[in-house]
Amino acid sequence: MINYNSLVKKWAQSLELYDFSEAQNLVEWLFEHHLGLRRVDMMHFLEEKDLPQALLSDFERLKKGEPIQQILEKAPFYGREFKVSRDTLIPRNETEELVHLIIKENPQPHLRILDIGTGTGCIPISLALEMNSAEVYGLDISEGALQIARENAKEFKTDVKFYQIDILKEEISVNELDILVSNPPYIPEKGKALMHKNVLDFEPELALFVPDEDPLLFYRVIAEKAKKCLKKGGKLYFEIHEDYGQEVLNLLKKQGYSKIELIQDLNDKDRIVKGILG
Ligand SMILES: C[S@@+](CC[C@H](N)C(=O)[O-])C[C@H]1O[C@@H](n2cnc3c(N)ncnc32)[C@H](O)[C@@H]1O
Repeated sequence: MINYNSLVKKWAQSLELYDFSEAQNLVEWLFEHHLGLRRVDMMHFLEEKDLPQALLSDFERLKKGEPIQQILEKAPFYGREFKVSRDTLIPRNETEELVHLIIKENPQPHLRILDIGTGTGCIPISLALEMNSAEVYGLDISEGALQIARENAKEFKTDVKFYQIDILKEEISVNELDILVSNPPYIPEKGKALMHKNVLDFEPELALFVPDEDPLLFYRVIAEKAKKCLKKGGKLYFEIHEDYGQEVLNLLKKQGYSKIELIQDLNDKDRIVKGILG
């Protein structure tokens, strides 16, 4: 017999890809998922040989660097658990900050909102649930991602409507929008060298990378197309790569947007650019 606390420490030591405190969190997350154990159960005693096979095989996947959210097929976002898959980006904390800003700044009822590059649908679904009777749409190029987004919308009983569109090639079919939001792919290919194995091997390239020679590709195309589908006075909100804040800001200026702002995330990195049409 071994107490839960010691077992967590023992397993965490063998997760070599993570620092020890992160490894402990991941192991606790697995135990909570499979056995319902929490930190307060640290003195609970377990027999290692009786642990369920599913827990052991999930732990093996964790050791190989697979993100825990993909092992458990769910990720927390803005107070809810969203289904994720190998076709979707795992929602990030920075994107929760973007959602929070939009909710805070737009208390009016019945706003029409579109999210471009929706992935799990975490942005439009959270906005639909948190805002005042908003009419919300999401689009993505990936059918696999859209399937997960639709499952999430059903799970949370929202009627967010999703479309499959390649934003680089097709026109946006929703118009008269009050808000257009996007967290598009924004990591230049050269950034791959610096990225953690568990992102590179397990998250879709389609969600992450842009060509080195054109890192602002999505921002330029979306800002241009947004002019046709935003109402006058409509708002554009972008999540951005921390190295490109000033450049995205200049791009919106050049495209004629007004009241443009660059906003930092909780880690003080440039993370959001917003502007108003007209
Ligand atoms: C950085 S992920 C963001 C996912 C989600 N909105 C989030 O914040 O967690 C970018 C998304 O853009 C989608 N995407 C990539 N290229 C696209 C394109 N040409 N047209 C539409 N969506 C695209 C990807 O499939 C991916 O879901």
